Amino acid sequence: MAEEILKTHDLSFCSRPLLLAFRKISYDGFDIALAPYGEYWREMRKTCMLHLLSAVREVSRMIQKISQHISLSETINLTKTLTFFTRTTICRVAFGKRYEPGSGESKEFNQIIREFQMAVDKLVGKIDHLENICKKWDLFYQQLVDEHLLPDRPKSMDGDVVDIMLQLREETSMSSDLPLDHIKAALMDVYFASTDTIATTMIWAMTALIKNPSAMKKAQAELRASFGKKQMVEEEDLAVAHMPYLNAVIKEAMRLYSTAWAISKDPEQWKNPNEFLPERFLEGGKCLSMDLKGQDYRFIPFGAGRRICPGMTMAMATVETVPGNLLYLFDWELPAGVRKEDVDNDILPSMTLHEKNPLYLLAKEFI
Ligand code: HEM
Repeated sequence: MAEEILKTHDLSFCSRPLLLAFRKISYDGFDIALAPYGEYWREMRKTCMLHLLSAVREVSRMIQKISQHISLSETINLTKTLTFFTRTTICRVAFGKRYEPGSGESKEFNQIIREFQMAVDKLVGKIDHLENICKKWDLFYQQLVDEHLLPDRPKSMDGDVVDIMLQLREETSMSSDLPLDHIKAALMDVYFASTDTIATTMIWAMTALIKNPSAMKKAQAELRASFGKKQMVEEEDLAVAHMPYLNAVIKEAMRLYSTAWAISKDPEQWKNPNEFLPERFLEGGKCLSMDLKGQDYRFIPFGAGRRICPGMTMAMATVETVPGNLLYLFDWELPAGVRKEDVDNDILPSMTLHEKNPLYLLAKEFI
């Protein structure tokens, strides 16, 4: 069935219905995810994604923060840590700013994100409520654009996604003109399609590992045997080194907690589909080449066909490098009195598979 829709009849299914809420947040379908299949969609998708290749600059800050928690013997809210990491990273790459915690700017930003997620995930509120939220986002993006146009803007804005799109608008090198609203619509996708998807993938991977200590030990042994003593593992290190077990752990977490729920849990395709078994992706010491690129319809966490996720490369680099570092640098355990059976897999009803309860863990420096 997935193959019928995503391959054989892909052309008939490759535009998404523009429901009222989606029409409002996408500036009438001028973003990427809701733009009808065609030239405009193709250009926008290419432009935004070209500049989102690497996003792992924030890893060392996160490692420092974890070390601080360790020195204070504090339990770590890993859900919060990984969500903060992802949001900060995407804001830096897309908007050229970190939204420093505690700043007025960051509080306002968090507030509009919360309101937006409530409206979209829980479908609460009426049209005027939705319009009010969209107005706040519009103002937020307008300020961001204005800041990018200032002659003395911060260096961090050079080459971010807003900057690139504004340059394109100047040069009008896109085949269609690029009104500001279309830039704002694309920014909406860049932020919302990437942050929670990446954060939740990493959180679920760590949840699965803490519940399966032998798998965690295997992943740690693989990383530590390969890299010896380093301050951190870089994205490039992982690209060059052979890390089949880590790779299988991430794929298995993506299978188990995928939005393509029915497909990735189909008992006719997967033995013991509800169990976390990274070994199912291994064969002869290598990670199976099931490549997540939509060729194998049993496993499509990024979708398939023309509308397959364009952020896949950046997402995979991040979801391997960040947990890779967490496992390489630290040993993880549950807080006193919590058993692995107590860590739940409950999911909140929303567009992304958010866990219902945050994951709290204790860490010890390994190196
Ligand atoms: C682990 C992280 C991620 C997962 C699991 C994920 C998953 C998906 C899925 C399932 C789709 C729908 C594909 C389809 O309809 O066949 C999608 C679309 C999309 N994703 Fe991702 N995604 C992730 C990260 C990202 C990132 C980092 C970006 C970059 C900004 C991104 C941007 C998008 C966009 C713009 C679309 C709409 C594409 C279109 O309609 O042409 N995603 N993603």
